[in-house]
Amino acid sequence: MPVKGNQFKSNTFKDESNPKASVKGERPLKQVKQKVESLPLFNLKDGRFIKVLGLFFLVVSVYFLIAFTSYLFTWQEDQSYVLKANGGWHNLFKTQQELMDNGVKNPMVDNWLGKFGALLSNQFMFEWFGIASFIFVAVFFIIGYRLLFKVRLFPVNKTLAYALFGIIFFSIAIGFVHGFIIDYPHFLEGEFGYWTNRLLDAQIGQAGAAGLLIFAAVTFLIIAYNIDFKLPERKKKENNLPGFDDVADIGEPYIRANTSKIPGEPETPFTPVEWPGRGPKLTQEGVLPSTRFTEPEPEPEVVEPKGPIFNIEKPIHEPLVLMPEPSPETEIPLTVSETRPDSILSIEKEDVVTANDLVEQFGAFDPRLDLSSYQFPTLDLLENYGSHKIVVNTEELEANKNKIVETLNHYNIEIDKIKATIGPTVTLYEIIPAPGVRISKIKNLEDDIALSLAALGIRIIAPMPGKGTIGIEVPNQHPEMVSMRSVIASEKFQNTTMDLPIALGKTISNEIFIADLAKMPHLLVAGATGQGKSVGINAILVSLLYKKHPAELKFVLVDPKKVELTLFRKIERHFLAKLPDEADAIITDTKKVINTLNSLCIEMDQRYDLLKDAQVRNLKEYNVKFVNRKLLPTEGHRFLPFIVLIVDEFADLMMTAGKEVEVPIARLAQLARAIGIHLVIATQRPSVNIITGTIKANFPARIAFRVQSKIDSRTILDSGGADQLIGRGDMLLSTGNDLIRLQCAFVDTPEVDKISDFIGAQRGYSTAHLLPEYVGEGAESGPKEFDADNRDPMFEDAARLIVLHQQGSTSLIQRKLKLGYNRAGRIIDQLEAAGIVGPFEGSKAREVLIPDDYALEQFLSNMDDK
Ligand SMILES: Nc1ncnc2c1ncn2[C@@H]1O[C@H](COP(=O)(O)OP(=O)(O)OP(=O)(O)O)[C@@H](O)[C@H]1O
Repeated sequence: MPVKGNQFKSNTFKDESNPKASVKGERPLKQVKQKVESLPLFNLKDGRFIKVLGLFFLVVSVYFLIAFTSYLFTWQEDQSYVLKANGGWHNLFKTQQELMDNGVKNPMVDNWLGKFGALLSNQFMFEWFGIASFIFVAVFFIIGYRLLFKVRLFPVNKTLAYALFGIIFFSIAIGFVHGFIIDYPHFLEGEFGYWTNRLLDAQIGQAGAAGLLIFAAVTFLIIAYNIDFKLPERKKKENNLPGFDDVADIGEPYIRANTSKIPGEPETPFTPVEWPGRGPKLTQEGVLPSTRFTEPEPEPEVVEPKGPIFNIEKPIHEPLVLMPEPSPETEIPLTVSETRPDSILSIEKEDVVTANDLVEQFGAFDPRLDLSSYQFPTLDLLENYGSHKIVVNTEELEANKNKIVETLNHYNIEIDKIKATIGPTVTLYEIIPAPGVRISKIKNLEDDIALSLAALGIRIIAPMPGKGTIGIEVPNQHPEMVSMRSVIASEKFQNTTMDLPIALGKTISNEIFIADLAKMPHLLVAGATGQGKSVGINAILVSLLYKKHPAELKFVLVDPKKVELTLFRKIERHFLAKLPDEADAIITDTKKVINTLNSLCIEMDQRYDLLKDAQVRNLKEYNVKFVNRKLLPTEGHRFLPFIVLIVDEFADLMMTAGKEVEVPIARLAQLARAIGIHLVIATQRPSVNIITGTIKANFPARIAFRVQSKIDSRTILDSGGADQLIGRGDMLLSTGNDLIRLQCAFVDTPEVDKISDFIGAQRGYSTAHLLPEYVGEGAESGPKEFDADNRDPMFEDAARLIVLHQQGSTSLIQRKLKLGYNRAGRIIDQLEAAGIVGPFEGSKAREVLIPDDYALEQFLSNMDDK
């Protein structure tokens, strides 16, 4: 099933009005609402407007059809009414008496659609294009159908171009015939056809006009159908020309024709060779393959219409049943140099044409189409916490400022200026010290300032990065809660173009902070218990759920505590991924976590293979190519959703499984960024044996909620500060260079529950997204015995493929032989046991132990003999 229900539909006019926007909002929402909801009827991209327009076109097409058809029968009766001389369109609003006075013999029109129908048909058929006007009916119908049902009967551009040509051509052609037939109603060609013919007749005569019409018709056929004027019999005839041997063998014409000399004939009769079929393929050197391979079944790819381009780059050893050996004295080098560039050129063109044609025919691939009715969660599922007003009064600000100045003065530190920025939980006082004051001196006074302000959670940033100031963060007496709703509703979030936007909360200058997980590309979250870690994880999940369609994102949820992520169980068939034979999509068991992590590594390897095959560098480019149908499902390609692995309580896993968990996590963290697998790992215990050097090195983005000690803070962030936080979602985000203090957005469990319910109640996929199967080490250990009798029927094919490509990869077998991953995995194990490929080498393909086809054929026949 190459394009799964995506063949006939296109998403160009998909209703993009976002359900998220349909929420009655509070003040911060206003702007968003205005943007999304304003004038829905007249917003061109609004689905409803498009549908109404589609319906209108359909009605018009039916109206034209009835009016025109009626005109064919009633034109004579209505002639006096519609005639320009008798008033034409002005007659539409005239009374019968007025009409009679104007000379209209029959004031009652007979057209089935009344006066308007009669006038309209007369205009189109009599005054304009004659019966070619019926083409308008088809055009309006195609456009209307496309807009209303989103089904493309014909590409609109083509329809318009062909229709324009058809109307002009038929009108003139019918007018031309009119010249020979006297008794012929004028409306058949219309005024346009009639006058154009008169003009052509006067300028180039009837013969000229006929020639012009034929030329136009043939040009049209060439442009529309690319008809070929190559005479297929030509080659055969050439063989019979004097100078050719009349005893040409099968296959030999290619060679003989080349060596024969016909005066004035270019020596390239190689061109007529049928490349796109099952015919012989040139090997890389351009030499015809030898007769040695006599596989009855050609490989499927060979017959692909655009196949030959692959055949040039990767000669396939089994393309035909019987090919003659080229005779040694033929001038093959000449043939090759003339043939190959041509072939490559024409084939590349074909390749592009195929993708474009597919897009023309079926529209771009729409990954969302399977769940096209999916509704994004609405804003009203989220609660509105807090007042959104900052409640730091001037007295508090003034008092704090005075205390800071006082304390610093006490230590003989002079200040030039002080400035306050109020955030949701803390206020930042920026100080410009007098010249000559040492920064370290202020830094050392952290505790003293805290004491004098009688406040916890004071953090001193000296100097402020990028500013020539020193920052002192002082907690507000009445911290403001940042609700998830206010962040999600923000214009910044609604309009973001990030791949994986996560709304983390607000900065201390009260700005919404959104980060792109795809760029991070992984995130480590740490913090002592009760400081807001789970809320943080929920905020990440919720932001992604509000922005991504189930087709574009899958979560792998690991929850050793068994309680934190259970709420997401309901969205299993929409957003979760799991191992094929797993009952539960949320993984709580350590052993299963190990299998899942290894399975993700396999998925990663497969994705890298796919990327390599598609010659792209990352998931985004790959998906763009896939959507544009340049990568075909028949060749093993698929739309790749982002996968976000979330591990709540990583410490637990490290304690029980250690290296078994660390190794795949580190591998994924190192390699998975390009192929859209992103990790979010949370831990309560930020000790060095849990956040190891390897893990840390691969997680440049880290979030620290409040921790117990400076050491813990250093373990997470490589600097202090997290120990000075005030808890309840107060956090520091380190992105490698910067350290940003944020107030995490708050989302409560009932809200998460409602969101999961909202999504879970909608139609989902039949199962969770299935990850590749991973067979744990315990299951198959020890050297594998090879049992030649029990080998897979595709064993030999797979062996040939592997040897031909010199690449021992399961996914190569899977793609080329169109097998499931498990079977391909079994075959590769058998190939290993037989000694054709080496052992598993992690991310690298296995080593191929047999150098070429010849050695392989011998190896296989020896195996059969045994
Ligand atoms: N962003 C926030 N804004 C306001 N309050 C918060 C925020 N995050 C957490 N809190 C408060 O802190 C409490 C504990 O948060 P949370 O459950 O996320 O802690 P935790 O670090 O996950 O704890 P544990 O590790 O024990 O699960 C919440 O119930 C809530 O009252």
